Amino acid sequence: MEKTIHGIAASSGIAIAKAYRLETPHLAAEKRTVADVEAEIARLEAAVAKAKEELEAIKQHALEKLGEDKAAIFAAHLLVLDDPELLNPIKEKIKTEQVNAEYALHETASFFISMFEGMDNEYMKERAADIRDVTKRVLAHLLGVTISNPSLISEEVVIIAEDLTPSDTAQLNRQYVKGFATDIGGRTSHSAIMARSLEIPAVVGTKAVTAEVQNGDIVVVDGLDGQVVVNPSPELLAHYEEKRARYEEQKAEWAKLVDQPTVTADGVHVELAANIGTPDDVKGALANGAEGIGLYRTEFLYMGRSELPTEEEQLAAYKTVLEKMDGKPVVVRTLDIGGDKELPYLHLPKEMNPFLGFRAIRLCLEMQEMFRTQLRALLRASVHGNLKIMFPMIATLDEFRQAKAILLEEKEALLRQGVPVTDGIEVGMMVEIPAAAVMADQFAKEVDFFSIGTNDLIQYTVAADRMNERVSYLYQPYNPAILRLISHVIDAAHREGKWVGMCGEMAGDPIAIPILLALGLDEFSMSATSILPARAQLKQLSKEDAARIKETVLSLGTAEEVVTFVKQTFSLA
Ligand SMILES: C=C(OP(=O)(O)O)C(=O)O
Ligand SMILES: [Mg+2]
Repeated sequence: MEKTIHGIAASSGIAIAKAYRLETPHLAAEKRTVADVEAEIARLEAAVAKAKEELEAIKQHALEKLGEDKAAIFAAHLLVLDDPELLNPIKEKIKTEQVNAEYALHETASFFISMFEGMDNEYMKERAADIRDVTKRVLAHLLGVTISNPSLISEEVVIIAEDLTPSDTAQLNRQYVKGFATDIGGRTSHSAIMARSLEIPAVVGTKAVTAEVQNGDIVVVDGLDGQVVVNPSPELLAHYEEKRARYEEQKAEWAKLVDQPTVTADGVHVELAANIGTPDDVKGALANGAEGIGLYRTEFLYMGRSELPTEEEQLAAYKTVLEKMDGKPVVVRTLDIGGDKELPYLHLPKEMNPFLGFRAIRLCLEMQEMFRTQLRALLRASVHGNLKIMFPMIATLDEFRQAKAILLEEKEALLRQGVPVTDGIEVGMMVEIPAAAVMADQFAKEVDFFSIGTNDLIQYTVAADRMNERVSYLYQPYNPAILRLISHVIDAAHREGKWVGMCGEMAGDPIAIPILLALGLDEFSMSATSILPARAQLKQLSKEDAARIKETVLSLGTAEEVVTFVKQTFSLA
């Protein structure tokens, strides 16, 4: 019978195929008393060793098929299996309670999983998912059960699962797997991110898809509107086939814009750049027509490992990005760790308010050796392309001056040693703290450019944690307070002849784009897959027409009024 299930649109597109249920075998971890605890510990160690072997193989597969950043997930899993803080308590439990390895593993892992999941922190929630994934693998080896292996699928299917673990997703073959739908997960869960980078339509967080779908059912995954339709009637199937065709047509239209500059209907050029996290992301950025990299989040170089990356390792990464971008601008942001982005090996004390705490430039100005290493790697990489450097989370002029002075010191030192460094590298800052936005006129005299980080600027302006669902109603990009700050920053920069970009999520939002054009934004930096739709939209807009709405938009009272006004003025759905 036809049924529609609602979920979260995690990756665009429409998939129609037979359902393939990815079964999670029941891995019972019943408690047993054991006489020989040493033999039990040996069983645990053997199972861990087998799991490691398997993970090495999956990591290699991911490296070849999906790239380094996806393989890093399995490197993180391997780290979990090497972590004495997880393994020792399991062994202790076996010894002191004389229990079987399965039970000790399950109990200990559950403790850590619920602890990490209970934290209001996306990074720690992901660590919980890692531990769950790894535990399942070890448990299967202890029980002699084979866990599913989606890489064996050999016909076109839509995968239906409670959740897709990172190891499941990394094994998906795009040729056969047309889409997937899961019971749990959100837009920023690993599986959703993987689906977007594989460009497989996906709907997550449906709560009910495994209960409602049987193997062989015909399933539509509508990754545009976040819906899953099971056994559609012929009429509904025809509707979705048409919707899929329209979307494919639209994609083909967008694809034509890949090598074109971004020019508005009245001939004004704005720059559309991509946000990237790793050198592997450059491929997707270029394939989607990025005119530059507007934000390279260097934190990922520091994550999923147990110590700081060396200067040489960093140099290699920065050089790769600059070379691949072949002279196009690349804005590299210096380390922005802290807040939601943790580095366990720095052993920083827990904070009451991590988003208001010791993070980003604050941490770099204090941990100067780490900061200087990154700056040297960047300066040395500068000769390989068009590098621009920006500092995150600048609150005061003094911080910007200090960071820039350290950069210049390192530059002078390198030049004295005869190491070539490009002259006149642009040095800018993120505007993501309201104090910096308000003082933009002062900053504009000293920076080469601004990049507005709305993800943080919004949360700090309305005082609503960007990760907290209970206050998410306050997280309003179109709140006139935010628009006035953005407008003030752009005007202040332009008065000093400086350019302004935006690298927060807002830059790729179809409702925000006409407003940002009206306010005079010069560069829009977004996730790669948003670039072509944004270019298509900007080609239809006239900057002169848009500029006429500036005053009206800034005089409105609420976010709702702004949205209604912009939708009406620009005929947006
Ligand atoms: C781009 C931003 O930085 P991040 O999302 O990495 O904090 C921002 O705050 O808008
Ligand atoms: Mg930020």
